[in-house]
Amino acid sequence: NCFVLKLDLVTRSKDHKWRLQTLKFRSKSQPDCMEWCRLISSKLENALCKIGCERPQSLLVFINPFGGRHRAESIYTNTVSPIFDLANIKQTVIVTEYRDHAKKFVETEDISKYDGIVAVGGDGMFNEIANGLLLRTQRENKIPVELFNSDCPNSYKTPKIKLGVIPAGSTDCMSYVSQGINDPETAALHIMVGDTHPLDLCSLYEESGKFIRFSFSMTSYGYYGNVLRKSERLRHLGPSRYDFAGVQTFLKKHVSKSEIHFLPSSSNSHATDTTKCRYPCQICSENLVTPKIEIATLDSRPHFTNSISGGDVRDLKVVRGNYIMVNSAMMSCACGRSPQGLSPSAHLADGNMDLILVSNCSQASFIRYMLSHVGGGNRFDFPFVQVHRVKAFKHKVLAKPEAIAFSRQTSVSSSEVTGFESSKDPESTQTESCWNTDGELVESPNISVWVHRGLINIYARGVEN
Ligand SMILES: Nc1ncnc2c1ncn2[C@@H]1O[C@H](COP(=O)(O)OP(=O)(O)OP(=O)(O)O)[C@@H](O)[C@H]1O
Repeated sequence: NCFVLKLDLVTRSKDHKWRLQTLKFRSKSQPDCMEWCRLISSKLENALCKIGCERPQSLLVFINPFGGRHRAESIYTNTVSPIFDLANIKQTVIVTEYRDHAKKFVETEDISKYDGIVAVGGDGMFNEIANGLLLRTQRENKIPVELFNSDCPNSYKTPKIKLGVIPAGSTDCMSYVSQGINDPETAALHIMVGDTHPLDLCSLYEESGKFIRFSFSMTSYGYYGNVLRKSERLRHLGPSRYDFAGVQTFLKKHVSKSEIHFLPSSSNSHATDTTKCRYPCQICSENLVTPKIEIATLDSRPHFTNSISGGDVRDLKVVRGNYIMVNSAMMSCACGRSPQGLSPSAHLADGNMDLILVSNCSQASFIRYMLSHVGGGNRFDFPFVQVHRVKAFKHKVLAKPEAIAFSRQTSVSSSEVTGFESSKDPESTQTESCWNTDGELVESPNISVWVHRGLINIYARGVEN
């Protein structure tokens, strides 16, 4: 008679992939096998505890059957569920039947028995679940969210439940940025070992102060907004819809005359830094406790009057210009199409976002700028691109653009109007664009955006070197 002790290990493979490996030990004694099993299990739990990992015991899983290449269900059944079963993780699985199904469920049903919620889909699914969970948490803690609250613009409550994503979407930015790859097995293993990392989110408000949604990656007006609008009509093409919509949008250039108010970050880091957010990231773990918010009522501009952690209304900057894109990146926004992302040195949890203003330029220059995202070039080294690391910003489309005298000055100082020369480009159109926030459309052009540091916790550790 021979008894076998089976040990399943997580090993690192190349390109940030994690793989499961099985070792088998044979013994003639069953009690020996049992004792080894007990010892290894308890050592393992202690080791995981020490590095801040807590294995989930019960997960709520939402599968979007229509995300990406429509393979979410098979990915879950063939790759993910067997890994969770190995770790004795109980799974409640819901295949979504309509847009916002997961959000509604998370907002209204009893989810207290779950340690984590997992989206099997793309960034849109993750955003939906994060929004549902955050709205529920604020409601349970009596924190107003529906209208911008000038008394606590930055004090939303962090949910106890962690969120994970199994990449099965078109872009899968969340997986790329938090794990370095969009690989379902790797993502399942990060969840299984109970990895954890805080994640900054931002909240978006209409001009009236009405809450729109929370967002975790990119919020972009102009080019990317128009690409999303077009791509939604081409969903039947799968992930390649973004390429078609991208070319169509490029051919019909949109330039908006906008005014942007922003509160610069007080951190020493900058969007042009060469250091990146890598595990273990010191910048993300520095002073993670949310600093106290001070209220200043120096200014009467609606819902942009408050000083926020480390910033003050006196630091408020104002820029005006003709922009092809106004982008804000909460994270690098790396993905398969852009391995370094929109802002390569942005962090997962430093309490800042990078505001990238792409002024009107020739189409050849715009192509060069876009191509810099595909390769490793410096995407901020263009005279028509400005980047600021900020805590909040407000965007307003100017009603009478011709009334503004634009200068060529590019530096900004408090309440100073600067920008690029007014465009006389006949190709540019002045119809209103829209926002693309985590792949979701927001039609109101005039919005304000605030960062909330480490507002949720995710099953990830950041990209390993
Ligand atoms: N059953 C469903 N029918 C229609 N839409 C759905 C359904 N389930 C979820 N959705 C919506 O589909 C949208 C897109 O889903 P998802 O993010 O999973 O895929 P994707 O857009 O292909 O990928 P990515 O967001 O990474 O580009 C989400 O906003 C989600 O709200």
